[in-house]
Amino acid sequence: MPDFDQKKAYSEQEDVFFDDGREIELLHFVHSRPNIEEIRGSPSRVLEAIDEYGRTKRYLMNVGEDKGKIVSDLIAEVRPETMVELGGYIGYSCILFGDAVRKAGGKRFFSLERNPEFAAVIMSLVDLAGLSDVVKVIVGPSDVSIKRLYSNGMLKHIDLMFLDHYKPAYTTDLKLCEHLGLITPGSVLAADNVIKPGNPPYLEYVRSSVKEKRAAMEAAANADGDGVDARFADKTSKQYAKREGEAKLDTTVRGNPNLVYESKLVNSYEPTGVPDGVEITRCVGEEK
Ligand SMILES: C[S@@+](CC[C@H](N)C(=O)[O-])C[C@H]1O[C@@H](n2cnc3c(N)ncnc32)[C@H](O)[C@@H]1O
Repeated sequence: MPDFDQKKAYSEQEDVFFDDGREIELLHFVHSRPNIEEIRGSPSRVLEAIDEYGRTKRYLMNVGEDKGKIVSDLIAEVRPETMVELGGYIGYSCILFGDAVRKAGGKRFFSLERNPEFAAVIMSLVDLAGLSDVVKVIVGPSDVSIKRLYSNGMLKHIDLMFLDHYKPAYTTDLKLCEHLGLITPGSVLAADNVIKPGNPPYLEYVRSSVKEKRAAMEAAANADGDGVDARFADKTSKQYAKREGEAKLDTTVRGNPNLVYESKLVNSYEPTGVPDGVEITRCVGEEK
């Protein structure tokens, strides 16, 4: 892994690091750039302007350039017709990956974002970048949006999925997609933040054999509670509690333990330079 280039480091992550007005401030920042007319219609220039804000103003919880390249390279290899991201924030990954999907000949990039204010920022920056033909922003909790997109026929299969939302929901949302038949052999998953803050339940799931997943499913059959694995620190499991209330995950969706995954960690860096990693998981078969 190449060293992190400190010149491009974002400002440090504060105790309160989102949902404090900075997302709207970012829009004003981007639109007041002297080269706004060159930014218009250019995904890479919109990303440059967002990065400039993150470096010179305040931290933004974006995937960033280094981890972003891992997923952009994956898009060029997989050439997904349909890609879904869970958690869009202000649209950095959406613009980077939506552009890559379009360049790879893909048709649709769905960005699922729960917070309506953030979703409005994504839509505004996606429009500025000229990506509205490929990108569709869906406002609401990911599980509700996945079910609706499936039942109204807008989402029939997921070729590539980027997981970057509420950390305890990575596993429950993946199981929901498996259950609906959206993830099948050939589907690929890229999960952010598996080192910082980490996601032990998700890594355990995608790295398990079919036999282990079947056994775990039987053992969990009668589990109740809020569905939030105790291995998550409060800081992570309560990250959105102020705005959204306490999380309650649906653990009754059992997924499809018969899917065979091959999974590996790719080490990289947060945009601040803090080490992190992306877990790349390929669905390579299904055992009957
Ligand atoms: C780390 S940020 C996403 C960053 C973005 N992917 C990027 O790299 O530019 C996480 C986002 O997930 C959203 N989120 C959290 N829980 C969610 C849920 N259940 N459904 C949809 N979005 C959710 C948050 O509002 C936040 O904007």
